[in-house]
Amino acid sequence: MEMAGGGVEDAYGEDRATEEQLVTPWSFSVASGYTLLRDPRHNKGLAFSEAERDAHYLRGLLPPAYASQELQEKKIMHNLRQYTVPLQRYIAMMDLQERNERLFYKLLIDNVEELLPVVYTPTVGEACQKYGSIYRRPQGLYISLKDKGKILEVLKNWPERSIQVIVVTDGERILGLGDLGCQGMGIPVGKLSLYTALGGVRPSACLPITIDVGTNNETLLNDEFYIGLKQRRATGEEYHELLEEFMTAVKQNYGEKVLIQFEDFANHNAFDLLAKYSKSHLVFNDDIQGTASVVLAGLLAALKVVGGTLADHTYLFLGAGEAGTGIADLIALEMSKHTEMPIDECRKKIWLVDSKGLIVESRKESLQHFKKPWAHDHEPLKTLLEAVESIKPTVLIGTSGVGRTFTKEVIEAMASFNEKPVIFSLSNPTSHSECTAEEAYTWSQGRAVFASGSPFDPVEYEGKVYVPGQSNNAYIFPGFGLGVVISGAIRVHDDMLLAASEALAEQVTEEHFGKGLIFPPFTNIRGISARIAAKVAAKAYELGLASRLPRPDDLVKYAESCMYTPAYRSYR
Ligand SMILES: O=C([O-])CC(=O)C(=O)O
Ligand SMILES: [Mg+2]
Repeated sequence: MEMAGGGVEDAYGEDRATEEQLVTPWSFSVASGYTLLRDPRHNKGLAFSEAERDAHYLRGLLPPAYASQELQEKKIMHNLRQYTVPLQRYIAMMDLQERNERLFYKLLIDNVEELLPVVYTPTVGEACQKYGSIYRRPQGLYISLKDKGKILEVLKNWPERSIQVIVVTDGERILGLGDLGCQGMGIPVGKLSLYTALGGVRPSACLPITIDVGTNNETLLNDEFYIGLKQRRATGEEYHELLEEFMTAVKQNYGEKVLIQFEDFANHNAFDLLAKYSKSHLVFNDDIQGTASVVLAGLLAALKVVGGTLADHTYLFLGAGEAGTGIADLIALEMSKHTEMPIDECRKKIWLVDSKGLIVESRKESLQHFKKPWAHDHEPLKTLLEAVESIKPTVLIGTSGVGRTFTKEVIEAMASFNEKPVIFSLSNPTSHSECTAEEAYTWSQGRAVFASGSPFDPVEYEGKVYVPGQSNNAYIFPGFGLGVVISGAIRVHDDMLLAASEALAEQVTEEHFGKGLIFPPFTNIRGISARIAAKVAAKAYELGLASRLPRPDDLVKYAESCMYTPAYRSYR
């Protein structure tokens, strides 16, 4: 939010003439001594110089040695590698974030391929399941049914005022793990750490939020360590009233230009919330739009390997929820832009299977609204295998949340009529992946163009090494969000998603294709994010949605110059 130049804007109500509004008496002071060492934002461990130790009352509070940030990084990486249990690594990383924020981000940025599976999928999934037991200190902001009528006050308890990105969940569909209630907090926390590490949004501008409306997870309701409300989920009016109060309070408190990312809501709320609030707020649903954008990028890149245009292919999805229909929509949109075929015609190239079988015309009446556009003319089919055999797709995409559903028969069928079958098994975490990388390559005799939502190690098959791509929205949302923030966009438009997809697909080089990769490695993700941000921002300007004026000439340079860097700062 813009600072109150001239004292006109007073979102916190501290300076206005009337006095009915309660204010939070925040005070800020310069940290020194013991307090400075315990302030994660400013702590530098043993990297305080002699002069800083003098000036900030640190003498004696630290051992005499000096250790540079690089040396600290080396030590912590060494320690982390000693842990064999992934959850121990997760806890160690969370402790580091609590203790020394810049070192945490330095580690994450410099070792992104190694640490992504720790702070993100798959380990973050396990962390959410056990969140109550491993809970040490609160992270993020909790808003529960108990706070009804007071959400604005709750927001004001958060110590930061200029928030640029909020990631919010209600915990009802955490990855493919289902309802984890309040313990879903691990997800917004993890997503926002990627906003900073991968997208360069400042940590202080990021706000993770969990809305606790109860949980229907019996295990958690009976768990003495559960951290949330022990009641069944509020639904209907009660749910929507709380969400409405939240959305209104966010806009009131942070203004129009805060990006609100919906994460891991259940299908029955996700589509409606997105449709409702995209008219009045800057909202983005990561599971619908972020996943769609990354998969479209993967497909655009895959076309260079398998040949043809988007419209030349036939797509079959297992799973018709947020990811499945979101991806299908974006493929159809891109197809229609490039062929001038009406969108309805484009949709006919895309088929979806849900838990009841192939989605067909005769089922239309009983389908949830987001599935209806995909009900095409076909005889009813019950299983995925039947659908594969009948539709003969060139591209098979799993978004069902259910593991091991791409069976040997399914993959072999794909490989029987495709020279290079495109197979994406996107469900998270790894245990819910529709198939493993090894299965995809082995069952297709090494011919599959494969990507997965959670990471798999390279696979050796008949003497050749295959490197699977990770088709995860983590490629998109950090750069997308950065583009939104730097352009001051006030709404998200589908064309901005297409711009992000195209920007990502452009980053895949001949060298990557040579290794069988259809996504660039994460090692270079900050450079990639800057390019995605630039294209997204350019689109926002083109659409008249950008408020940061004048438009910078070189948006890539501008995006890079805006990015947070984790190097320690010198203190006077
Ligand atoms: O978090 C991830 O890895 C991707 C994602 O959004 C999900 O699976 O819900
Ligand atoms: Mg998600």
